[in-house]
Amino acid sequence: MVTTPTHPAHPLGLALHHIDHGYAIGGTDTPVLDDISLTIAPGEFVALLGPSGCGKSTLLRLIAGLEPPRAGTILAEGTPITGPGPDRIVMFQDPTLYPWRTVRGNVALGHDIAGRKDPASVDAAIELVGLKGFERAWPHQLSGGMAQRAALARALVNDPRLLILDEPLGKLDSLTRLTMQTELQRLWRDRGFTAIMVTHDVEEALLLATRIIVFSPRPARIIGDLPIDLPPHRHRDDPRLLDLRKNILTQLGHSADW
Ligand SMILES: Nc1ncnc2c1ncn2[C@@H]1O[C@H](COP(=O)(O)OP(=O)(O)OP(=O)(O)O)[C@@H](O)[C@H]1O
Repeated sequence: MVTTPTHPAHPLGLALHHIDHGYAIGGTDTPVLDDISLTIAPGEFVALLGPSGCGKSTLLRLIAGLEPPRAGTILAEGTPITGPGPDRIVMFQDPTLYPWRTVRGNVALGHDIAGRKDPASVDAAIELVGLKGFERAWPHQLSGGMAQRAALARALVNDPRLLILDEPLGKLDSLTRLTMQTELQRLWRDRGFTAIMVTHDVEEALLLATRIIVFSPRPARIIGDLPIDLPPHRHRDDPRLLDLRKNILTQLGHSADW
């Protein structure tokens, strides 16, 4: 039986008020985010969809506190985000495991940095993502999906209140991706964190999210905000999902005729 590593965290709610951001690229000021206002309730699973380069990852970095917005405020439970925090954990497309640490060493990283001794929760997180038996494996001995599972365990063992996912399944083959989608949804339900995920895959967003935000081309503005009011274990061929898919693709300027 799989045990939950530690107590489920209280999911974090967010409020973004009039966020503007941009960069100087080649000497030219390039606006990237244009007046983004968004409230995310604790426990939501929000997917961000938009054209390549519109500013989705930039928005995630601001929420993670990796850089401040040029204008506007981001509040986590009413408190401005001024930097990274242990309650907000980012998972990237690349699992970025340390090659000199075993699976166990990688998963325990956050604990080691914090001086926390809690081997049982490290073991439980490894079991939770289906890597029991691979604790002593090195990153180069893992498949892409296993490495991403290890990164997921590393995130979960730190009890995130908000999991920030930047195309976490983007590099996986389609079958592994399907398995990981199911795992991610199960973990989100069981652990009760808030999730914000950038994905390029409309179907993935429809299968996992409780809400989908659609962005315009850069500078990103919110052009769609769709609640996905369907229970988990959704079926790809559910006519309600197909309608939503068509709607989203139209908003993104694509034909949905296939
Ligand atoms: N650190 C940076 N310095 C300068 N420009 C940046 C930086 N990070 C992002 N940009 C620019 O900001 C814009 C938005 O990039 P971002 O990565 O947020 O887009 P995205 O929507 O996540 O793209 P994709 O879907 O292709 O991953 C791009 O024009 C990019 O060149």
